[in-house]
Amino acid sequence: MTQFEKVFRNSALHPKPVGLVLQYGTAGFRTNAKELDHIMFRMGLLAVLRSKKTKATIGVMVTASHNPEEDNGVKLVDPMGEMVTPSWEEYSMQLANAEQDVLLTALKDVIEKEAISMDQDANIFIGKDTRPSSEKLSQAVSDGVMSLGGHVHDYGVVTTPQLHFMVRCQNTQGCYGSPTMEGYYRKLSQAFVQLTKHVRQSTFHQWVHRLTSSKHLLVDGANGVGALRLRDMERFLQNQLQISLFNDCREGKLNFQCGADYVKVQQKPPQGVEMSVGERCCSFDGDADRIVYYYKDSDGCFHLQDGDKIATLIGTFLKDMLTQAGLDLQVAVVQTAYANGSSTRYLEDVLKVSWCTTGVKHLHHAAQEFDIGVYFEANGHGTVLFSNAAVHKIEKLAQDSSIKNEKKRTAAQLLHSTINVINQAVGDAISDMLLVEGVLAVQGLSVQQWDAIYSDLPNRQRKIKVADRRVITTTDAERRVVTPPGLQEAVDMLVKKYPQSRAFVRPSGTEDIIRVYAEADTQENTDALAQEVCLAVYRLAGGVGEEPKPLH
Ligand SMILES: CC(=O)N[C@H]1[C@@H](OP(=O)(O)O)O[C@H](CO)[C@@H](O)[C@@H]1O
Ligand SMILES: [Mg+2]
Repeated sequence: MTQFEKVFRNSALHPKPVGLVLQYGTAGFRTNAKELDHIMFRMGLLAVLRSKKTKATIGVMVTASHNPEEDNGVKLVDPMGEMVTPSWEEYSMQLANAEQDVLLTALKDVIEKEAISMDQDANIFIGKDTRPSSEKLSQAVSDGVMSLGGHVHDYGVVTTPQLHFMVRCQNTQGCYGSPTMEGYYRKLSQAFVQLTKHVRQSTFHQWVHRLTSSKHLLVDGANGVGALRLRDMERFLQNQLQISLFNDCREGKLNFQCGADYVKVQQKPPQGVEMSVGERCCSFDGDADRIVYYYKDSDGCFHLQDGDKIATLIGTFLKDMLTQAGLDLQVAVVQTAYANGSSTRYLEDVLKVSWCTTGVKHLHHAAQEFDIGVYFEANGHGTVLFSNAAVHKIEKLAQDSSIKNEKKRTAAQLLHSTINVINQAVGDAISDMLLVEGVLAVQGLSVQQWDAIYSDLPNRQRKIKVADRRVITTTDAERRVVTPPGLQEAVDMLVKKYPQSRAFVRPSGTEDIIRVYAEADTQENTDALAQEVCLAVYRLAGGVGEEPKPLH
């Protein structure tokens, strides 16, 4: 039987419902798990082609992140552990949406367009989250891979960033780390222990009290894979961090009233976490590629430390360490329009701030432009990228035993440990958590002191339904509207009415809606501005249904 006959025969075991059309969105295919069996099989096929084309190992992750438990999804991971290149998103849609009888034609079309040599070997790493549907769906991916002659390494239940890490390790011949679970835990935890050891050596007397009290962290695992894998990692951390894990999959439903998305959107603590006043807490999302921090003050007020606060903490730390080490490397923080205006104002005074459109793949790409690029979405998805030249300079300095200046030597070693604690392939809740914990410990900062670096401006996000969201087009990293005519002028007029205000409008890339964002000096003004902008969108961009009403 030829390879294509095998694909044809096996694809019948994963039939596509006639007429079903799905999009490869910002985060891959994502919908109710019942609609995904054929998509999984076909993504297995596409992963084989991508592997043959790049002559490298490719990853396939089965997850729907923060979506409800009944959903699922799939995304492909490119050789360096990054999201698959956009031109292949097109191919994935061609394959996913081809009716059964033309699947082989669609497959051969990709092979021809990309001039793929079918003699080349193909290696695919597969991972999945804890959803009940993930087991069967990841099996469908394997079936697709093997039907086209590819080799599968199934990592089982892993976080999304762990799979990205494995792919990057495998394709860099071990330079980045070892492509095993133990390799992941060892690399990150050793770097974390190194980071925090410096605290003990350099500032022991000053911080000993704070350290003993600040080693404790409450983690909300969203009842997802992050909780399971964090448990596995604990024994590698040598008691440098004491974790109390909640929503750890023992009871509770995945992402239900818990997890990073719930905490960020609701601006309140997750269910199931027992927080005391001033205790540091964080929440992962369902596949552990996002993290937010928070605490409760003595008045019982909830304080959220989102992606902007994390980026600020890390960006300013790196900048300080580079100055102390005497290294001339540029640190930039990449933000989207959703970054709180206070964070931008604060950061612009200390380092370079760059803007890009919503979506991690855009941020990742933009951050690659700098020696050190810190990127975070406000919702907690982000990481830090170091250019090869920056890694080389830092490593050289950290290993230079002739440096007599202790401050300089320590700064170089801290920077070196920082590089290793970070998962540069993709935003990673576990790695970001260790980084934040390390930076707080090194700087001797409590969660309240970190929070006080700047105060967030009150902000509001709203959603508006319109007949066709494509009528709104934007420019300047989505901060200004181009069409429909008159809308930007209307927003400009409204913004002038309120102090310290800002507002923008953009079509969502993941939902069939327009998003409105507003911020101003008070929550009352913010809500009034958001309401007026919603009305302008409704009137000028073809709103459907009832006119938007004030929230309160
Ligand atoms: C305002 C907001 O949170 N937007 C989210 C959301 O994108 P939209 O294009 O706004 O729907 O989903 C993306 C994928 O998960 C995420 O990267 C992004 O931050
Ligand atoms: Mg996620």
